[in-house]
Amino acid sequence: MGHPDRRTRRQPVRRPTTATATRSRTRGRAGRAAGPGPALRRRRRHREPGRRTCERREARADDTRLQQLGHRSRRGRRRPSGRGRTHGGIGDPRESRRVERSLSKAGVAQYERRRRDEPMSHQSESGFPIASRSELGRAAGRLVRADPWMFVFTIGFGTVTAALALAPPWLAGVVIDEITGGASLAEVDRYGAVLVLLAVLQLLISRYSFLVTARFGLRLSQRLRRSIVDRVLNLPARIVDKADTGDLMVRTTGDTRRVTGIFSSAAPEMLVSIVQVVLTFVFVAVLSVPLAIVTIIGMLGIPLVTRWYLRRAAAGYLAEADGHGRLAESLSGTVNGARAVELYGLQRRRQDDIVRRAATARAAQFATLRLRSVLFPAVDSSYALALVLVLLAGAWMYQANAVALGSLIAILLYVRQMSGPLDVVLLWLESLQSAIASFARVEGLAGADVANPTPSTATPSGPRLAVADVSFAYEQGPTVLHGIDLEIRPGENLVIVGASGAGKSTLARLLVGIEAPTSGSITLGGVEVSALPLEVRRSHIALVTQEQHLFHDTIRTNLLLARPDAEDGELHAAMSAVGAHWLDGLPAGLDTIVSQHDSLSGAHAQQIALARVLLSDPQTVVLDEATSLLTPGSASTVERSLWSVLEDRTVITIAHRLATARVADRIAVIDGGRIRELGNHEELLRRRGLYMRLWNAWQGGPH
Ligand SMILES: Nc1ncnc2c1ncn2[C@@H]1O[C@H](COP(=O)(O)OP(=O)(O)OP(=O)(O)O)[C@@H](O)[C@H]1O
Repeated sequence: MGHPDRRTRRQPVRRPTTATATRSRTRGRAGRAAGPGPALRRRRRHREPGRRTCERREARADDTRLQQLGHRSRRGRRRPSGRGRTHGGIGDPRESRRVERSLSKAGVAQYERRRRDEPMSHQSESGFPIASRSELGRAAGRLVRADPWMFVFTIGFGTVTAALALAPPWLAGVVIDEITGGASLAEVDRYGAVLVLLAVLQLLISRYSFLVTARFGLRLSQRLRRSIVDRVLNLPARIVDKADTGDLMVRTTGDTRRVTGIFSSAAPEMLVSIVQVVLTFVFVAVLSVPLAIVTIIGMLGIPLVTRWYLRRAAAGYLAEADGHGRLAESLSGTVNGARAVELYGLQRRRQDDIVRRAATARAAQFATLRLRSVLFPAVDSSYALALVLVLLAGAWMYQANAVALGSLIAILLYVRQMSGPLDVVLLWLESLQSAIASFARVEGLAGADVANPTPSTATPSGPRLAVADVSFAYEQGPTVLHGIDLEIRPGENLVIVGASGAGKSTLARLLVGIEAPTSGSITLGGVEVSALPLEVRRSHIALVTQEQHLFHDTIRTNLLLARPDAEDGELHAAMSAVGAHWLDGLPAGLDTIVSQHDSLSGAHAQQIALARVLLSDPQTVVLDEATSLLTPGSASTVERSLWSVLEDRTVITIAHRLATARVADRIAVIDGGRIRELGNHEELLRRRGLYMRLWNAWQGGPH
């Protein structure tokens, strides 16, 4: 029988790529009407306890899960991690149960809030929003409306296939009535021939139905994937910087895979199965209304237990996805920071953190497994109860001549057959719950940029950058910039200096519009920089920081990102302007393949990034420690050479090395989030203030 295993129900969404899974799914659709066989059901039950014991053993974790999944502060009651503590938590089954109960309560409360349709303000712990129920409904509606005919065909073919699957029990009943009524063998043979014909017809139509359904699902998931990629690429830098990269990765990989899996298989299959269930009830009611009512009474347990399950499952799957996101974040942080971990001896601390997060993820997974362990036995009992009740009531009605024997047998076959599509609906419901949680997280990315919902349509009238009475505080943090006033003249070389934490980088982020001022304004040619659409902003102002990304491709391709039509000569000129003379020594020259991890150093990557700026040639360039990885001598040379190449451009440099400041048009000295001094090198030295102290300290230090 082709029904996916209930326990591993969520895997089939990912499995159809394998030949076996495809075969199994095909068989599942073709033979769905008969429902899972008793042998398979028995096998499932036998497998469950062993796995459950294993899951239970794995799932025991310390009580920090409550803080993490119960939406309390992460910095709250964190206990010291350590071998004894962690093992103590894992080894205590009562503790594990308590955590799961609390998780369920917190989760159900959260799900109820979502059901009441809170606005998009809800956020996961990572900082990205989670879409509300009505937003999900609208998103799904948009996807279906984009392909209305495929939707109609899917439903149409599904209905015809379902109707054909209901014909054999009907005919079986008719044959029995005919035989008991004394029909001849030739008449019975005619019914047999009709049955064979119908079976062939069903085979052909169900094949087309399968193709149409699969095509509809694949088109839905393809459309969704495209919109997710667009959404991620358009996320503003301030959102990405603030958010947890692990969570973003899980949303764009695991969550997306789950949602597209559901769209490409479960959603269309469920639609067809729901049509089958409804039609089966109609057929039963046509044969005998009282027995249709008895069937409904026998199956009443199914909606009740399903409702109980669904109310808890949505929250459970949200917690599960959140737990995996946080685990991925810790793992990627540890791998990316492997050198720092080794240098500062952080191995034990990182291990403890990963173990704790893994335990949290397992506990969330286990909580959903426990829900399934209630749902499926209850549903099985309801099928059995419905069958027994129909048999008893049917026998009584038969004796009272209220129903024909053939009709009774047909109804019994229908009740038995109904478990097939119902099982499909119920089994997919579980995946659907997890997919809805994933869909909410994926759709939540659409609401990530709530700070700039209506970009300005005005065009900057010129390159003058004006900062007027700007103050700024990071979300829920203290004010880090206070009343900054600064007029930056077009073509000026301005250097910003100050102690660590003074607010230099924050000012740089404001100047390029990544952050918007809390009060005051920063305008470029009269237009608020942060309100400019991303593309317009990029064409006017470029920010180069110390972190640079090179794509795994040739140096040429990496450079051409800035100006696709640049000639090789221009690429070489840009590279030599930033002191990247090493390019001439490479055997493959511009065709050398680079990546983040190969032989090119961080300094080389910074030079490629600076060369890109020269090629893109924006009116204003902000360099925030863009030469930090170069040797002090070459950094000053590169910065000065950049200034001469970008002669008529505005260059704002955040500098730690004051050699750069010396030759700048003006220097702004920042201290405690305020501009304390402004002037050129000689003027500031004559003032004998903060700049002079910084200059003397720098001259005395190694540089
Ligand atoms: N993303 C952030 N969220 C909250 N506070 C931040 C964030 N980034 C910086 N800060 C705080 O803002 C203040 C100014 O930081 P900023 O990075 O702008 O200083 P800086 O002068 O560039 O320092 P450095 O030279 O060390 O980079 C500091 O107190 C810092 O802790």
